[in-house]
Amino acid sequence: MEKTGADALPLTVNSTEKQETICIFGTGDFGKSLGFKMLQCGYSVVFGSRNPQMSSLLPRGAEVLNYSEAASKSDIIILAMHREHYDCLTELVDPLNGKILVDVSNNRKINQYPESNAEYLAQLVPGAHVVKAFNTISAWALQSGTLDASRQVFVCGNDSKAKHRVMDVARTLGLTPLDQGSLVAANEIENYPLQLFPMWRLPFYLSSVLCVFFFVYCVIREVIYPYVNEKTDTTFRLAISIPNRVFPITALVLLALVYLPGVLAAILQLYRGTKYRRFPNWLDRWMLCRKQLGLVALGFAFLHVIYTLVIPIRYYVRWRLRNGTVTQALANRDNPFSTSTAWLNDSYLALGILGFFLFLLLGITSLPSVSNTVNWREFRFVQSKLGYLTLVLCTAHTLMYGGKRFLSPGILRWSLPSAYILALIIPCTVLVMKLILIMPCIDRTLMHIRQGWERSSQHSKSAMNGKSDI
Ligand SMILES: Cc1cc2nc3c(=O)[nH]c(=O)nc-3n(C[C@H](O)[C@H](O)[C@H](O)COP(=O)(O)OP(=O)(O)OC[C@H]3O[C@@H](n4cnc5c(N)ncnc54)[C@H](O)[C@@H]3O)c2cc1C
Ligand SMILES: NC(=O)C1=CN([C@@H]2O[C@H](COP(=O)(O)OP(=O)(O)OC[C@H]3O[C@@H](n4cnc5c(N)ncnc54)[C@H](OP(=O)(O)O)[C@@H]3O)[C@@H](O)[C@H]2O)C=CC1
Ligand code: HEM
Ligand SMILES: [Fe+3]
Repeated sequence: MEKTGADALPLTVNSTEKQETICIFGTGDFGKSLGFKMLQCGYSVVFGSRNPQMSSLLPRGAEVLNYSEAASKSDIIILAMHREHYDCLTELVDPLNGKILVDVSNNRKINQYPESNAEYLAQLVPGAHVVKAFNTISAWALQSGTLDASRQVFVCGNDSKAKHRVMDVARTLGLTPLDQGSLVAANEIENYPLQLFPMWRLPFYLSSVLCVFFFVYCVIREVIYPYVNEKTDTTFRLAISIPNRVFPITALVLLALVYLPGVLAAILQLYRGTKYRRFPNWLDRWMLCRKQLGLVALGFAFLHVIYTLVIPIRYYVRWRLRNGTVTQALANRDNPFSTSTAWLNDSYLALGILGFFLFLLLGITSLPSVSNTVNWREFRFVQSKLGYLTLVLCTAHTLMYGGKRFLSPGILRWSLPSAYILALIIPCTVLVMKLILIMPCIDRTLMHIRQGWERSSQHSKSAMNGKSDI
């Protein structure tokens, strides 16, 4: 970071315009990065520091003064220091009077203090206009310029003029300010960067649970069972064979779980006869993380494809092939070509390949650069219609893979069926429910409901109550 800081050069500024001066208190990582970016964008920067002489490696072109001198140079003062050190500002109440104080701080834990840092600052320096901003931008992102994912700056404050000046600064830095209202919102803004992938949490837990369950299930069936019954060691299956069951099964179940909430929502709307009532919280949350669920599923499908690619070069597979041929030759047995088996085999592979292709297409259209180029109808078409087609193809791939063995009793081990049979339960249920929902009579009612029609006035009354409950 220091390297880039030393290289910093203000870009050419329109010389007829007077440069606006911004003051930054604190010469730590964030202060330096922000100062560097501001100089680049044409501002004059004055740093306020406890030890102006000691401060080194600051961006070239910036001035360093003590706190009160620095404060006198600008109306806008950005506090690039931790909340724990805000108490030193109490000595500066006079120089800070009437200034815009920008609080950029984050905490280490959610709700670490009873009040938000910005509100605490407003209490410490009552004469200043406190604005919360920039806390979601990292020092690293400011310097490296890779801000694509985190351009948004949440801004809040009680003084609207002050807030708008800070929003203008954010815009000049190439960021996207989002007005979040008064300082009361600061608490939420401060908690935001502390949440670790909130939308990814449910998909992550779900996929972990599915992987662990199916892994243990397959180990029981394919490693422990042969050991107990035939004393054979099949532990080598732990490396490829079993993962290549667990990963596609997880992908298939997760894909079905992407489309299950839509079906449940439709059933709920049909049952209630109105769309004007909120879904239960768990369904709402589930619907909101479908994208993440789908992308995790795609990841597992990818793993399955890679594992499948190595099947022909596996020692075990080549050994079985060679051994089968030799045994057959020694026994002088014939192994006639079975057209039906060839069909079954090629079909399940073709279905898998097509399913994977559509799966990828769903993933590609969810990239912002792609989804921005299609309108919402096109996007819904791909996500909903092609999404169901993906589920159909992947489910058919698995059903065909089971093929003739599907329901033969020989497949049971300790009464446990093959893992893929369990994996098919949720996808088949979703597809059957969807099939019922798209029957013309039901589909028509659902369409009406979604266009705002309600089954009875009693329902609309309860709907109003439902809404006022929220
Ligand atoms: C690889 C991959 C990537 C994905 N990427 C994305 C993504 O980028 N973005 C994304 O959103 N999803 C994404 N998904 C998830 C999924 O494809 C979408 O959520 C998809 O739209 C779900 O289709 P659906 O038909 O089940 O749901 P929807 O078409 O959303 O319908 C579900 C329910 O919503 C309600 N509803 C729909 N329309 C209305 C209406 N007009 N009025 C009232 N209620 C209505 C109904 O209750 C309906 O039953 C992805 C999935 C995968 C596998
Ligand atoms: N680093 C990041 O990516 C981000 C940081 N932030 C927030 O920005 C603020 C600053 O973070 P960061 O720059 O990383 O922190 P640093 O620890 O690197 O810098 C903090 C600075 O605060 C000043 N300071 C004032 N009083 C004291 C004191 N009593 N003891 C120690 N330092 C003091 C110091 O400057 P001096 O020596 O000049 O007085 C010091 O350099 C924090 O509130 C943080 O939450 C927000 C978003 C991202
Ligand atoms: C390029 C695409 C694909 C190819 C070539 C392919 C190939 C295969 C093969 C060879 C098997 C048998 C594995 C074995 O013998 O152990 C298999 C099984 C399976 N595949 Fe695929 N597949 C593809 C895509 C998919 C996709 C997209 C899904 C769904 C998300 C999927 C789900 C499954 C499932 C659930 C099984 C059964 C796992 C088991 O119990 O053994 N496949 N696939
Ligand atoms: Fe650094």
